[in-house]
Order: sequence, then structure tokens, then C-alpha cells
Amino acid sequence: MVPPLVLDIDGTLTTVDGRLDPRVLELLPDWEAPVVLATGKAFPYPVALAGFLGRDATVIAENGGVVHVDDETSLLADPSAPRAVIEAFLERGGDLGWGGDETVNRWRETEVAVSVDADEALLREVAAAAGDEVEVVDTGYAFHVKSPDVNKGEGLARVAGSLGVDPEAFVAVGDSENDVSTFEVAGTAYAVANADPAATAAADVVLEAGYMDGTAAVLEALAAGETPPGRRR
Ligand SMILES: O=C(O)COP(=O)(O)O
Ligand SMILES: [Mg+2]
Repeated sequence: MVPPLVLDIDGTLTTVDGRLDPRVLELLPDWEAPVVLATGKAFPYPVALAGFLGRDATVIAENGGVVHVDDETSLLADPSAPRAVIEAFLERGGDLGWGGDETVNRWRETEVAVSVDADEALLREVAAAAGDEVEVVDTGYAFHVKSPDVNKGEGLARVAGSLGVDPEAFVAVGDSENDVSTFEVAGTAYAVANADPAATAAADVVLEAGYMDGTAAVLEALAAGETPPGRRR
């Protein structure tokens, strides 16, 4: 019996240059337990990935702002405060850093994502002025301006409840600050070798390999009934 999985996407199912690793298409379609895609990306991305894997869209998007399970979508955060921060950031001369008709935020419903090339100091200054209503989360792929009331871990608790599965049964793999809450809710948490200090510190096991090399090692071991390799903390 394989365990249910909760998997981050960027840095976890991808290669070092950001491509979807082909092993995702080999290992996940026939995984005989729930697979939850938990991402900072906007909702359509994990829905599309789940669809192309031939699986139900059991998805946590926008860092927990959007949860989809059992054909029901929940929007769990109010985008007004993050959007007001972004307006103030733009007024102060900031630039989101994505270029023209960008698709990063086009379908984003509860938060706003800013490029890692943007002016981080200005963004944090403007966000701090908004007080407790917003936080800035750095995934290594974007700065997410979001409500602190939602996160991937809360999303996992909701998904697990809906599926009737104990959250402790889940095996999590992730790479960054936005996976810490997932690691706290799931029973066993693996950080890939490329994980940032926050995810590394929150993980039960730190993998020797990075990106999908690390994740594939976990999935292959679990499928073989073996203990995945890595440094237990
Ligand atoms: O959207 C991001 O910034 C990162 O996405 P991820 O949570 O799938 O790694
Ligand atoms: Mg990630």
C-alpha cells in the first residue's frame, strides 16, 4: 500500500531549469493513493497538470488560497489587501517584473505574485505598512503577496478531511518556505536537496538529491515498500 502524497510543483517536480521532469508522467498517473498537488501557482496550472496525469484535480493552489477537492472549489482568502499592496507598490514605482500581458497573475484569485527580479525591499516595505493583513512569501520562484490566514498546510487539512484520509498519512515533498505548513500537517515530510533553509529545517528527512531526482527517489522507494533515502532529522 502506497501512502497518499502531497507534492509541491516548482523545485520539486521540475528540473533545475524549471521544466516538468518526465518522471512525473511515469510515477504519478498510476499512484494507488490520493495525490494532492500543492502549489503557489494559480489554480489552472495544477488543474491542468492533474488532468494531463489522468488524475482527479485534487489541488491546493495560490499557497492555500484556492482548494479544489471532490469537484468543489473553495476560495479561502480575500484578495483585497494583497491587491491594495500591489497598487501601492506600483504607485511607488515598483514593477511586478513579469513583462507585458503576463499569465502569472491572470487567473490568480486570492493573492498576487511578483517576480524575484522585482524590487524586494520596496515590496516588503509597502507590505509591512499594510500590517497583519498581508505577508510576503518567497518561494524562490516568486514573491507571493497573500493573506496570512491561508497556507498549503491548512489546505491539506481541508483536502484530507474531504477525502476522509488522516492528514498524518500523507507523505509530503517540497522545496521552500511555502511548504513549511504542509510539512507540519503531513505525517512525513521530505525536503529536496535544493530546499531553502525554512523547508530544510521543517522537514523530517532531507534528501541527498535535488529537484525531481530527490522526489523520484522518495516515490520509487515508497512504491517498492522501502524506506526512502536521506538524512533523518
Ligand atoms: O509559484 C511559485 O512561486 C512556486 O510554486 P510551487 O509552490 O509549486 O513551488
Ligand atoms: Mg516549490
